[in-house]
Amino acid sequence: MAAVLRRGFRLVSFGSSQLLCGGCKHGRTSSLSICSTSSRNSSSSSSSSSSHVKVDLDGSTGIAVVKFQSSPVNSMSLDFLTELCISLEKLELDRSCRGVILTSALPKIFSAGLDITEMYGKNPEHYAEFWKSVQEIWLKVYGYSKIAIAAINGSSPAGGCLVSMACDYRIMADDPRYRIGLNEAQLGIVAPFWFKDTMVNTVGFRTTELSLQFGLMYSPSDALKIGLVDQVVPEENVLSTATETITKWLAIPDHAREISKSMMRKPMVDRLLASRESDIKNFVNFITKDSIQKSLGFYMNSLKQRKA
Ligand SMILES: CCCCC/C=C\C/C=C\CCC/C=C/C(=O)SCCNC(=O)CCNC(=O)[C@H](O)C(C)(C)COP(=O)(O)OP(=O)(O)OC[C@H]1O[C@@H](n2cnc3c(N)ncnc32)[C@H](O)[C@@H]1OP(=O)(O)O
Repeated sequence: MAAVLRRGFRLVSFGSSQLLCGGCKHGRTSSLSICSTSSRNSSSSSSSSSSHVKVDLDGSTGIAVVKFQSSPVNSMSLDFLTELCISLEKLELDRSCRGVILTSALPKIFSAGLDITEMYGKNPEHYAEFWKSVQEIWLKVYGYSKIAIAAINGSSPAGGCLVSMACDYRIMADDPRYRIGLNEAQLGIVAPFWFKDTMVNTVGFRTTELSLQFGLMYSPSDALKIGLVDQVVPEENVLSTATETITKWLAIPDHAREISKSMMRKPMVDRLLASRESDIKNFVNFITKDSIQKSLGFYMNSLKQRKA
């Protein structure tokens, strides 16, 4: 697993502009199974599935639905992040795909965020590899050249919120039991600068300041009020609304949309690219502290006890 994700962003010429284009390099055989079908207008559609991610690409519309299917709560383990990154990379390289919808195949949960067990009781090398894969997924989604819409059909704490915020647009299910936000402080951990900056760019400085310090989690209606999500719709309409929405985005010429997106996001992507190694070091130093390990252990126990 050591060399699973070894890639940097590369710049691709597009007319006179340069666009961000990710490239997940993965040194293992993917367990993805793929089947293709021909649609009416002879564009091919395909489905692929791995243990954590299922992808359905409709070749006639150019829309791919990427479903998280990592039971029980879509927590983002190293394997989950790797598979998601590979799937998104493949779609980015596939000319028949113009946009992706990220959603969950599981009930009530979009994603429980980073898999806490990857950050607890392991060795520094493991933490470094895990953190690199977290950076990787953010770089991939935030710098994605195609349209990315989050169809948030369940709770989405911390890393789940980060991935949603990295998309171009967020639609959340209108269920008052669901929550979304960067709750790291509640776990006794700290969101790194690129989590923070992603939130600042989504909801503004003051709201982020309060959200991060309290580790606030928002109901769908509150998330809509602060702009953390763009639309709240009945749960059964989340995917159809995402499809309608992406269709509107598809009406914009790809090159103009891509260059505009790159213009907005490239500075942040570049900032992380320039400091990846120090960011990994910071994470490893932080997460290996006894006090932090203790907080995480305590939090995991509290999750289990809540159930009992
Ligand atoms: C200057 C200094 C700067 C330093 C900064 C440097 C570096 C940065 C350092 C650290 C940054 C880390 C960033 C972390 C980001 C994260 O994403 S942390 C994860 C946050 N996630 C959560 O808090 C969610 C916790 N889970 C829940 O709230 C609930 O589980 C739920 C998602 C709402 C689902 O509820 P429910 O359906 O009731 O399911 P259960 O609670 O029963 O859970 C089922 C089992 O799943 C386990 N689980 C839940 N979440 C996680 C998770 N995130 N990771 C691993 N496992 C999880 C849960 O324990 C249950 O397990 P068992 O069945 O009991 O075995």
